[in-house]
Amino acid sequence: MKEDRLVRLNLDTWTGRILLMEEAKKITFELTLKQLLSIDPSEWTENLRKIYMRVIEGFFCIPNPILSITYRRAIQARKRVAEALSLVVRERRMERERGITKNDMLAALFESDGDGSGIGFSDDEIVDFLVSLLVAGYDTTSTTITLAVKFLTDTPLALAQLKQEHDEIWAKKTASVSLEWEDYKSMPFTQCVINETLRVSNIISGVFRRTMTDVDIKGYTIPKGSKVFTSLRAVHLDQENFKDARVFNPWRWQKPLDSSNFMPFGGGPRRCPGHELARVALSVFLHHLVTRFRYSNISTLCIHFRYPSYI
Ligand code: HEM
Repeated sequence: MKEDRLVRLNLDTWTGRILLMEEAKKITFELTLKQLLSIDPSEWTENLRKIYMRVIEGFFCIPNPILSITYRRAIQARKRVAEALSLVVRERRMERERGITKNDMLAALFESDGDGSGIGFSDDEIVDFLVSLLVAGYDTTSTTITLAVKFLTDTPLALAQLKQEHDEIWAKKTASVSLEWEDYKSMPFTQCVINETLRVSNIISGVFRRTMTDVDIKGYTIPKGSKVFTSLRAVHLDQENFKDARVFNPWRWQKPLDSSNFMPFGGGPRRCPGHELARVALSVFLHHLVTRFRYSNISTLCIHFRYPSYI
């Protein structure tokens, strides 16, 4: 698995004290670039990430270029990221014309017929899509990685059980053999930990939808055409759906649960297309963390989130 090598490379550089959230962001960015464009980590990718972080900062400020310097910087950074990606896309198109193909998202976008007109996507459309994918997968996955480690650190029994699962996988391998898809599929308790992290911490607190017809719900009618915010967090933290809903309890996932009460990746045709990539990144990261490191939390700081909360 590509993810395995990249996570290993990153964790190999860890010595002494690390800032987990920062490391998780770096890993997530590298994994996403690898999936999208087959680009390996380098000075170029790290520089791109630094520019890109300014784009992300722009999401959390007043969206007005006159009032906010952060917003102005974000717009400039977005342009620079798009320019860098445009060069990659152009080069890859030329390679493709010479018969060189790769197995990644960009190759799939080149092959795609777009809207079915037979024309396919233009380079600008592809770049725009790539920037959106980088945004969608970056803070979500890296925050979930960080929170999973936090919950595990606070729940030693869960950490011990997770470690046992990964030690068993590790015992079947030598240090140089990477994780395979079958290994990923044999991590049932890890998936319980991931589900529970997503449920309790719920990075995306909800999704917007527009009603296509009048909707009757609990004695109220939401008229056709209304914009509705559906709070995933409200469902995930409802005591009626999950006993002791605010407690991190990965074992609850060992019994079948009503899947309609669990939608960390949204639902329907707009469901998050990166859900499996996020799960793989988390699983591979946790595997290497618990098999190769012993760690303790040396920070007493609270985690403060930049995200607005809807409930
Ligand atoms: C833990 C990590 C992640 C979480 C919790 C998450 C969650 C979500 C949620 C709730 C939505 C809205 C879905 C809906 O409207 O029904 C969404 C959409 C989306 N996500 Fe993720 N996501 C994660 C990781 C990723 C990754 C790694 C990628 C790709 C690299 C990605 C790409 C997208 C895209 C492109 C959309 C928009 C889909 C559309 O509107 O059709 N996400 N995600």
